[in-house]
Amino acid sequence: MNELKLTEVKKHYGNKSVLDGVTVQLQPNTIYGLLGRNGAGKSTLLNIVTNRIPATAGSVTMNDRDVTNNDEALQQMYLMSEANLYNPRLRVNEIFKETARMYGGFNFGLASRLAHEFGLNVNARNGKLSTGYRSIYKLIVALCVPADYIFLDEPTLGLDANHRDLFYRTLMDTYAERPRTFVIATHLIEEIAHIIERLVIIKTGSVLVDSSVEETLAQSHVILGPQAEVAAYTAGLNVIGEESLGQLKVRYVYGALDDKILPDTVRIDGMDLQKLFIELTNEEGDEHVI
Ligand SMILES: Nc1ncnc2c1ncn2[C@@H]1O[C@H](COP(=O)(O)OP(=O)(O)OP(=O)(O)O)[C@@H](O)[C@H]1O
Repeated sequence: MNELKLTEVKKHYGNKSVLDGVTVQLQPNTIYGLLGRNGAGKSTLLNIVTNRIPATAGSVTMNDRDVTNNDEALQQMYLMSEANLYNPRLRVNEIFKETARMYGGFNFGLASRLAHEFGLNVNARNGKLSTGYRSIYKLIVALCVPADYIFLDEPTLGLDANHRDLFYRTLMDTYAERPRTFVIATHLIEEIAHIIERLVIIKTGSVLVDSSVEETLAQSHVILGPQAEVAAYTAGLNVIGEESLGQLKVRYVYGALDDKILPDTVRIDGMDLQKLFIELTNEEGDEHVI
């Protein structure tokens, strides 16, 4: 399996730094969630990895070879994004054939089944499709293309709840049949929480978290109890946010808890990914150690 590595990737637009040294090794056959607030640099990163835009510095390598203008490596990657790369006059079935030609293969049987399930007319012209159906044909391409790395930038844009559900189920089915790496950039954290295995969170152009979902959740705690006890218990821990509920205090902790004895009045719960993401990327509640 091909190894894809990003090393110290930077991107500047004029004086503005969008990516500030991103180093990530994407593991084979793994479903990633790529999370970040608006403008964090997710799309920029995916466009650099797939050679659509150049990095200002750093490298992206597949099997230790730079991917820039490396057709062999680029054939192993497919980026589905809002950008409309195909001629608006092309019909959907022509796009499937064009993709097969570019990638040296395509699962036409699956594409035809999915088009039927999603209610997509494969004879319709690209330029005449609604936003939702444009996302749908691109998703079908992403699921049927024989590449090892599939990048999905806001894949469910414009899809109704039924179609989003169908997409996630189909993704899991095709992943079970033919494992490969998916990197899903999205703001719909709750929807992908149950399918992703690893998590990359970007904040202002840098990687804040690169870990398995399991490890990340094991490090994410909600500490709840009376103000003074919670403050004493969390002193020295990595508190990433807090809230007060009358006499009660909630502190969100990301990282190891120490060996202090937990008072009877204080409770520790787990935190879900969405809450963790909000607290980690909140501007006011930035990471701080008390
Ligand atoms: N061509 C460009 N010229 C100048 N600035 C750009 C260009 N493309 C992106 N940017 C800026 O780079 C930053 C990161 O944008 P990017 O689209 O990568 O973020 P994102 O994390 O995908 O955001 P969102 O979740 O809102 O889609 C933004 O501030 C954006 O305005």
